[in-house]
Amino acid sequence: MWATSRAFRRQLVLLRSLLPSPPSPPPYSFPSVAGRFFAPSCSSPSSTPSGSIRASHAMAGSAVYEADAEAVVRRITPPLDRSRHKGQAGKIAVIGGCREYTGAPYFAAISALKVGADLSHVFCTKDAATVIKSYSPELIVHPILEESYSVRDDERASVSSKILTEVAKWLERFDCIVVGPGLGRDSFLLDCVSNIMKHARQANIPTVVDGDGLFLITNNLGLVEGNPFAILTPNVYEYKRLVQKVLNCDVNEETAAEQLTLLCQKIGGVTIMRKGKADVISDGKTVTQVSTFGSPRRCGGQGDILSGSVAVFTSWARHFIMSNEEPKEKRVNPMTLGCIAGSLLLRKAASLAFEKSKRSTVTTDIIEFLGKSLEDICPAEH
Ligand SMILES: NC(=O)C1=CN([C@@H]2O[C@H](COP(=O)(O)OP(=O)(O)OC[C@H]3O[C@@H](n4cnc5c(N)ncnc54)[C@H](OP(=O)(O)O)[C@@H]3O)[C@@H](O)[C@H]2O)[C@@H](O)CC1
Ligand SMILES: Nc1ncnc2c1ncn2[C@@H]1O[C@H](COP(=O)(O)OP(=O)(O)OP(=O)(O)O)[C@@H](O)[C@H]1O
Ligand SMILES: [Mg+2]
Repeated sequence: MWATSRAFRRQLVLLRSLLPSPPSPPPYSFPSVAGRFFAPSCSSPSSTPSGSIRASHAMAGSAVYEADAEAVVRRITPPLDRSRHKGQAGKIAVIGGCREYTGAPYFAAISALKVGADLSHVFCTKDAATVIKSYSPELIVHPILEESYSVRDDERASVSSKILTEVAKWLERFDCIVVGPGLGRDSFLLDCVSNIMKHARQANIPTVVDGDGLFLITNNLGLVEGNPFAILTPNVYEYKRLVQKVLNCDVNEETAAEQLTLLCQKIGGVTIMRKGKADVISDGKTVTQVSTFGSPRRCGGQGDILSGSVAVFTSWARHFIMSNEEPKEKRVNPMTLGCIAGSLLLRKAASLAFEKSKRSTVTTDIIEFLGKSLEDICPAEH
């Protein structure tokens, strides 16, 4: 039903007008305006091979469109213009990193830089800060978050307000923030991060919510409800928890596209990228997917690379769309474009890393190929 709605068709027409023609036509034709930029795929990406026209007929009205992700990357990636100054290619911040997890915020923040952002910050706990700094001198690390064990009960209110003041000083400078990689689940820390999210929302800062950030918002949906600048990137477990909480049912692969659309609509205005064999993206109006094969290695940390990359591409997509001065009602959702581009780049980098390192491929190997993957699609000098 949604696939034939006016809103859905308008989004596809807009995407079509935004993007250049793909280098080759899609493998099959489809009787809709989407034909040139989205190839119809399966309605249940985890159970059917990508591109199956049979599957798209099997679930009439709920086809998932394969994005022409390379065209999206080419279109939104800014040229390396010599007149630009530091910061114009993006300032990203990751809110995450605690005693247990130092890898996740590092992966997200360094990926943002390797994709092409100019500055990448990490706001984490004191315990995590020195460790993260020692991984890379490129990152700007703020050791300002606190966990319950380090704060007396009578100090909580003042510490919480001090943390917010400190982060707020920086917040409006960021083009996008990522909340959650390696954040942990300490209740005091999550309360402070809730305040940071509310502040980011008031300032209309795009916010990618991943990892423990999803744990936080699943238990406090008001933090993202009705926020068009929120991007949720759940993995299998995180998606299941979200569906159970919001839709009050279990994940149903038979109606996967409708369920994802409904989830976005119920939360209101958010964009969700459901990670898996294919990354399936919806803003409650359209459903697209990226199913380019990446790697059979499922080492932890790939979702963190993705969240950092999505943050950069989303800020680029916003700049691209705003600089094209399209009327507001005609603008394509930059969050969707950011997800499509981030997903493709991660998958390409994972594929190149696996080609080199096979079974020993780890997340840092994949990060090393982010640059080449982008270069292959969109050369720095041409
Ligand atoms: N190198 C690094 O530093 C990396 C760090 N990473 C970071 O790890 C964090 C968790 O992310 P994840 O992806 O492991 O969580 P997820 O898939 O929901 O859970 C899988 C299962 O584990 C359990 N569980 C998890 N966390 C729990 C907790 N704190 N306390 C209790 N249970 C917990 C969970 O059980 P459940 O909650 O369902 O009861 C589920 O069954 C997050 O911050 C992420 O960014 C990753 O990015 C990888 C690289
Ligand atoms: N079964 C799969 N087949 C192919 N690619 C997959 C599969 N599952 C996940 N991916 C890819 O790995 C990326 C990360 O997804 P994953 O589900 O591992 O996230 P995550 O659990 O949040 O990762 P992290 O360990 O960083 O927290 C996705 O963007 C997707 O491209
Ligand atoms: Mg994750």
